[in-house]
Amino acid sequence: MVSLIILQLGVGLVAYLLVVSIYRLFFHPLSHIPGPKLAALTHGYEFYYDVIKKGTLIWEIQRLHGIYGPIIRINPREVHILDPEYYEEIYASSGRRRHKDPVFQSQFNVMMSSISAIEAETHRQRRGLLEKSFSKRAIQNIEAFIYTHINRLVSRLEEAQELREVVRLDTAFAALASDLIHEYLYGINPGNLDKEGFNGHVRDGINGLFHGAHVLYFFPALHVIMDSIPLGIWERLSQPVFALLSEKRLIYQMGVDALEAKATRKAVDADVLETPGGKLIRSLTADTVPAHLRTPDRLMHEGFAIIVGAVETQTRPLAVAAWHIYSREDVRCRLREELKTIMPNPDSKPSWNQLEQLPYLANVVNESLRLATGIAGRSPRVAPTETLVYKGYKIPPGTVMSHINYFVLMDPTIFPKPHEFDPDRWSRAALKGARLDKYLVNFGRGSRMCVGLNLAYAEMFLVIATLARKFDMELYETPKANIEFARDFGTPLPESGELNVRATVTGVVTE
Ligand code: HEM
Repeated sequence: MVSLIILQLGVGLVAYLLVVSIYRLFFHPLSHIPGPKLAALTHGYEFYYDVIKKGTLIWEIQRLHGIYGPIIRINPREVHILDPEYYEEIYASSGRRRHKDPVFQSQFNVMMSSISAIEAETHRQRRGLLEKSFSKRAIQNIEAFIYTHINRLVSRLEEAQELREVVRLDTAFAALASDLIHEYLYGINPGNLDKEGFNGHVRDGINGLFHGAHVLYFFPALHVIMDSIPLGIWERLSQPVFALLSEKRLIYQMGVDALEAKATRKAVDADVLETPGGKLIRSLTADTVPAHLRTPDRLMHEGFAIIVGAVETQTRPLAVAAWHIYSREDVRCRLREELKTIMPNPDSKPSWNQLEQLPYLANVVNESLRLATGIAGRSPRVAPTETLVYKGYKIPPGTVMSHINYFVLMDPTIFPKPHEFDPDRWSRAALKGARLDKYLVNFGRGSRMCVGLNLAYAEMFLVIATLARKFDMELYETPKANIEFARDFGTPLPESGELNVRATVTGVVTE
């Protein structure tokens, strides 16, 4: 009897798989899109490259484009297009609605944040609460605040020179970005820059999420399991999960504290309201914000998304810039000479606006961003009502579509010898009337492009100018492989280990 039931179940399963397979291959709305049959049949294709072969689907997608052309079906429900000129069709601006894919978003477990909002309308409402705090004017107004954090970094580098210590620059940049965004968001500076080793494990929680991102994409229910197991047990079982959950609980608590403080506060002085510390949480909890967006869970989701969005993304281009500046004397000398024109002494504090006018510095910033990539993998969009057409292929409404940023940033027809750090390529192109910045897609494009872009640029300009003007450094046991993109774990990772740039401070410039 039991064996008969098993047999019937087995036959049922085989029949089901057969029907699904026939549908996906011959009747699915994407059945006309080129690509390997196996990828059209099953998500197992993706699983193999991203989970088993650890973040390498990106290279498989590149290989498949070489065989099948610029439009391919990379899984049963998603189309990937490799064409920089089509990028802004996928990542369109607000005139054309772009949803996100719930399956893709669930891996991050911050569904109440702006970045994870599925419908375009929900997104617009949540993003609207962030935009004012990240406008160009708002960031220009907090330059002195940004410099107070950079000053801590400068002091630590001066100490390192006196003690002849080796410094982990990437960790130092992560500490800077983390202190800054925590204080801007919650008014609390965790002081990572002052701690030993720049409190290197500040990134463990976020990196834990990145390392688990592919597995969580396939098994989002793991978040529920993770959340239901007490923290003390995780401390013994897995340090990355422990760090991730601890960070989230801390952020939750800071949201709760902000709501309580607001409820008990009678009146707040206007100058307190103007201080950068806690500016974001004040706007996220203001009376004008609809009540359903002021709950502790929602604040935790937004806060965590902002912190994840602001730390590793910022660390990598700074580390890439430092690696090139301190391994290329020609770059360092030109940069310093140019900086001297507006920084008469090494401690001058030029504004972001002044720094932006320096052409070579601007080229170094662009080239560092380009080679750093930003978000490593795909960030799909869905056009809910529009039928898109690419080279005669119809992409029906509701289709999940993506274009990986790295492929635009490294396109040899736009950026010849794309792996080379060549700041002058930006001015050479400008002289010919070409606009390379159109292809600098690190921050995405359209209605959902990075809301923290101005903060990111201000940090890039201010930090690079400060370091290049004031410090001489020598890289310490840091081959180029340490900054290269070999695996996609949400953030680009090298072939083995993490991003890792170490240096010794060999001199502090005094004039
Ligand atoms: C160089 C540094 C950075 C890079 C390369 C970068 C890249 C990106 C990209 C590609 C997106 C779009 C994601 C998507 O398509 O789903 C994004 C969104 C976002 N980024 Fe950044 N980012 C950087 C720095 C920052 C900083 C400093 C913040 C600080 C708050 C930030 C906060 C956000 C947020 C909140 C979103 C979601 C925007 C929305 O919901 O519309 N990012 N970022």
